[in-house]
Amino acid sequence: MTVKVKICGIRDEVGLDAACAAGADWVGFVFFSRSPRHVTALQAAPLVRRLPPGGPRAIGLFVRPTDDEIRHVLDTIALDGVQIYDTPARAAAIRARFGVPAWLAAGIATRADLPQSCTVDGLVIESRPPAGAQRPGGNAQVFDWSLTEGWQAPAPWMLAGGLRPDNVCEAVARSGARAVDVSSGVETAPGIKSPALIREFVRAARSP
Ligand SMILES: O=C(O)c1ccccc1NCC(=O)[C@H](O)[C@H](O)COP(=O)(O)O
Repeated sequence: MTVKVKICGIRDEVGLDAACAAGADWVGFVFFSRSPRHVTALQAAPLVRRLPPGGPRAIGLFVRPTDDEIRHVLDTIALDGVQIYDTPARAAAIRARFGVPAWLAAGIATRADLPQSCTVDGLVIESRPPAGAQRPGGNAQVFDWSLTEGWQAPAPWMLAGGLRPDNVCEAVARSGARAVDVSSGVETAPGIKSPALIREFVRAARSP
């Protein structure tokens, strides 16, 4: 089965078009003001409209959002799903309240951190943010990919955290992930996506 790929932190047409051309399955828009990839709903709207039919699906990322924040974004752009950094119960409530597919981000440091149940549509399994981090994701931090070996995932999941074109093949092989997510590893500077790195990442993620 072909590994699915999410390119996260899209801020402009260059990154969006590169993700589309590379055949990414999802593109992520970060609605978190302390991120170098932050976009407003009005900035994301023309990018989402630019997605071709059959192209990547649009995922909105939120960190402990209020209902008003989510409502504002959903009233402005047609998201295919949301990725939530909050408690599992809050992610499930958002899914129910807004009727939108929801993925819950889970920071992993040990096997005990791996979710054993899930009340939303999927999980993003990534490294715990490093001490002093300004954000819960997008920190270019890998974790021990062997931790997910033998894990009976309670829902579809994607692997994230510190992935790059030169390590994603090993990450897929060791973790057993069938979907991967990247932000920093396809950038030349925080928030600046590289079409070449995006192309290389998708190709490497799907290499045998
Ligand atoms: O990307 C961000 O800046 C970000 C900020 C706040 C919350 C989540 C964020 N990114 C979430 C993602 O899905 C990233 O792709 C994921 O954490 C992996 O990031 P990276 O290690 O930089 O590839």
